[in-house]
Amino acid sequence: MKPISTPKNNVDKNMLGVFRYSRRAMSLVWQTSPALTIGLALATLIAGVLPAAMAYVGQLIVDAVLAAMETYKQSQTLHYQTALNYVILEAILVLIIAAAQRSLTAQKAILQGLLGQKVNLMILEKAQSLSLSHFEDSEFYDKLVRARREASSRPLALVNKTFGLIQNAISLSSFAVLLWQFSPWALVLLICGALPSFIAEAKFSGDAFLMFRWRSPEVRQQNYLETLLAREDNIKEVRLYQLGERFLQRYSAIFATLFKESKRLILRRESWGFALGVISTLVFYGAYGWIVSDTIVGAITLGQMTMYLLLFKQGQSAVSASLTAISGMYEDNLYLSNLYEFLEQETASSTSGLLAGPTPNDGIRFEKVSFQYPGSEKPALFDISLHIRPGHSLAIVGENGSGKTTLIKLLTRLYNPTEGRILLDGLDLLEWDETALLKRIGVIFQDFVRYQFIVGENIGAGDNDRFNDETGWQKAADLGKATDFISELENGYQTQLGRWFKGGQELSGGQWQKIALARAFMREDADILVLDEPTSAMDAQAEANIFQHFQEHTKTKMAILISHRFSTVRLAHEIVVMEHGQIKERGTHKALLAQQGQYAHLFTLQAEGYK
Ligand SMILES: Nc1ncnc2c1ncn2[C@@H]1O[C@H](COP(=O)(O)OP(=O)(O)OP(=O)(O)O)[C@@H](O)[C@H]1O
Repeated sequence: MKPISTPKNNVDKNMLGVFRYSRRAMSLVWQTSPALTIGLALATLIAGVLPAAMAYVGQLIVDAVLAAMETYKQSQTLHYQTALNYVILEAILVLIIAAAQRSLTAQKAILQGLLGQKVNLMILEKAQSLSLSHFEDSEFYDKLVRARREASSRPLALVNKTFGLIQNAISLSSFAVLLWQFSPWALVLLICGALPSFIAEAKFSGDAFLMFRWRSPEVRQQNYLETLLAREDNIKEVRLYQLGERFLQRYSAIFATLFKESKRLILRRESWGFALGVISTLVFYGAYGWIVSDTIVGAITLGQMTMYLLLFKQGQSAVSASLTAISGMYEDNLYLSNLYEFLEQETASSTSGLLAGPTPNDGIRFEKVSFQYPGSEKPALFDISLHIRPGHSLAIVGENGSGKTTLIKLLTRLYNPTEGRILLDGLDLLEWDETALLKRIGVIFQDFVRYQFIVGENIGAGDNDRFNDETGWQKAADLGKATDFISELENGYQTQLGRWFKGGQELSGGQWQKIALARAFMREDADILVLDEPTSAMDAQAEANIFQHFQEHTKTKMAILISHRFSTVRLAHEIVVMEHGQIKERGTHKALLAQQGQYAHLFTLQAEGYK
């Protein structure tokens, strides 16, 4: 495993630029549910205005009580009513605030669910439009992981904070109107007391984000180790080689590094938070003393004192809540920049190419094709020229890493040649409409997907238009020689495969390959069929039978077979031998044997083995 790197990034430069995501988050929330967004706004408004009204009613209660006491002292008559009315009014206000708070919480929770689903869909849809090379690029993969991990909850968090900010701003303005009457300086004190905390918060949010970004590669390594230690497809080997302990140590070592950084940040954040909080407290008690002394000298009434104290206290928490919200918004924006960085990843413009080539039935032509994987130093294919006509089959042989699968990846346009071109019916693959092109190709790779679906769907996956076509499944299974074992399964085509889901049945390697073959046969309209070693788990005879059978059913089609078994390879119309990304020999089985070259040598070697 490579040492952990800490890539530099340009977040610092974009301190202000990141705020551009606020508007987009808001419109995302609006698109998710206009009704809930309006509901949130209304509840926010109510929850914002009422606290000042309550403080004001508080003053009225105290002053009414004092007035009633005075009257009682002077005339011995009781006047409860006014004070009691204010008490009832305050109780009503409390109830309204509680209702507004509850409705805020409920609406936020519902929006959170809807929004999470929407953002996840956006991410997964985007992933569909990306090229294979994106997925092989670790930096890109980090972007995907980061986008999925955090970003689905961030848009709502950002909107919540925006609403929270508005709510606090409304409360503050109403407090300000009342406090102003006491002294404009009280307002200045209120705001200045909270400022240091805000600056610290903003700085720490930036640090936390940078740490989160740096960490992606490490977190990916941890996730990978988790799959090694806890997934059925890996655990077998990990147990046998007793690698568990070693992998666990590696897992813990990564955690220790990450945790050290987190701990440092947490401690710094909290100690600064405390130190700066002291300033706010001192300011509050300073103001307290001032209000108390003004009351003693009779400048304000006892009721006003109660109100101002409440206003000051609530005002202070509203200011600090607003400032924290702003720094939180900054943090959310940074995280959202991840999401949009991912969503804005450039993809090749979706093809609106041609539906047919100028020379139908010309088949496939590779013209001086070379290819180098992105980031790789040497070409995987060099100067390949080939022609496959309809009705013909081509077998590709060659040692491991000679470029056989790469050739298929180019043919299926998973990658594009770095030099030369590939034509189908006389038209460059790049000019074909993607859907029209893919409809013509049926391919089974050596690492074909074992869908954890039912048997029938595993076959139906070969032709999306007939995904659920049961007659189609049976026909394809017949051609893939899979009918026998499927009929022995308890639920036949309805049997759940794999171990991920309850009642799933695991198949043997060869049985899975038969399913994969059936999947290729499902693609009836495809006239280019490619088998990239999908029969390696079968015995040599079974493989040869299957290929013969395959050729019989694909008479007018083009078939390409990659295999290490010469007993099968010899059945193809043409054979190419690849070495280091180049074609070394080509011809029919007979011609190649007569050449006495590499093919003849390997064929004899294998034939000896069977004697
Ligand atoms: N995604 C990739 N990125 C970079 N290099 C790759 C990638 N896939 C394959 N290669 C390299 O390209 C070369 C050709 O690989 P390819 O998979 O085409 O070989 P192959 O002939 O199909 O081998 P095998 O018989 O083992 O399946 C190898 O050197 C391999 O290391």
